[in-house]
Amino acid sequence: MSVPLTMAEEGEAGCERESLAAYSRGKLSLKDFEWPQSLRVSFPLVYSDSQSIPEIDLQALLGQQNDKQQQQLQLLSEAVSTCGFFQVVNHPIPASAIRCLDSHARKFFSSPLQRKLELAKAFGRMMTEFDIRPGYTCGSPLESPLKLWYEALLIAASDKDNVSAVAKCLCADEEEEYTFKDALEKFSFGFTKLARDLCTILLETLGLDANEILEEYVDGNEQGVGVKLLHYPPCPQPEKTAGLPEHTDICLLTVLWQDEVGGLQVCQDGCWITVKPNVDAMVVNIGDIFQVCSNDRFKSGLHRVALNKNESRYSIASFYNPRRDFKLTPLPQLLDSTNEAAKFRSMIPVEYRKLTFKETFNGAWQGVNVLRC
Ligand SMILES: O=C(O)CCC(=O)C(=O)O
Ligand SMILES: [Fe+2]
Repeated sequence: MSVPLTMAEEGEAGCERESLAAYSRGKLSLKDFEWPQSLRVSFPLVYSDSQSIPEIDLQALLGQQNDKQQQQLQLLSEAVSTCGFFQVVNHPIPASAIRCLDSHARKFFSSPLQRKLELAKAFGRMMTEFDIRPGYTCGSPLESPLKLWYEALLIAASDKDNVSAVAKCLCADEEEEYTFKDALEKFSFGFTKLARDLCTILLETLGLDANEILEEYVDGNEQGVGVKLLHYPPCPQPEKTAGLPEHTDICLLTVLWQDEVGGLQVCQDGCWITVKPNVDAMVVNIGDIFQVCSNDRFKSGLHRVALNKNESRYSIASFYNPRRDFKLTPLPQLLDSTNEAAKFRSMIPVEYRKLTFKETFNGAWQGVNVLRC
């Protein structure tokens, strides 16, 4: 789940169960990881250019008003009002920062479980308005019938104590720690710029004063930047299970980098399509908060992660969120300017998360539908 605002963030409970760890110790069998037929992925995964998420050139989108800019805006508007997913090229996250985080993730996830569990204990402050704890997790939330075949490390990138603890655990010496922290900072900076620029454009398409809204609800959310490193180990029976079940992310926007292995699937017009990996692009999706704020104009992207038999898959996800004092509700500025009735009832984010998170892990994702009037 997303800092977790996606599903993977249910770290605390996950670590008690340690699904994958329990499997490697022989306490769980492959049978325990089998999912109901309705949630399984069909193989082989097919990449099709005609059936894919659109690619947006950020520089063209932010550039001068001309045909190319209009074309990008058109692509973006269509993507956010249908499947809620698109890829961005020419983005501001430096490739060197991604490479550095990716190589440290690979090293960390291949280290002994005991070492990884050092980062499982709660440390650092809670993050975001959902009170997510940063740390290592390798399991499903308690009581969840679905066992998840993945592990993750969530870093609270703006919390110095958290970043230091992670750097100490992941790096061999002070010089390496410095390089790692620098990459994390550059990644977070580029991510925040990308997410804020996209939110600005999207709010403007609704005819709203984007700066006013972002200043009122989002800017200064320094606790909100979470960087989640994910690892999906090879799975002997990928057709009977998956890494993450279908879900939407509880955030404004998710920005994701996936390695060349692939496995992210997006629901488009009721069909699952596999996102073709492009290490130079960031995959972006609308989250539940944006769907509610936009009074259903933007669609939170439904997605899941397929596994494979032979290779580990790595990804890095970041979730863009409003500040802690935010209340989940259609934007009053939008309702006023359009005279529309609210399509969703309001809720405190932490309550919303409690309500939807458990259902998702039960294999019964409902997302924003729980709030529909
Ligand atoms: O690893 C991925 O591709 C997706 C991760 C994800 O959906 C999440 O953390 O919410
Ligand atoms: Fe997700």
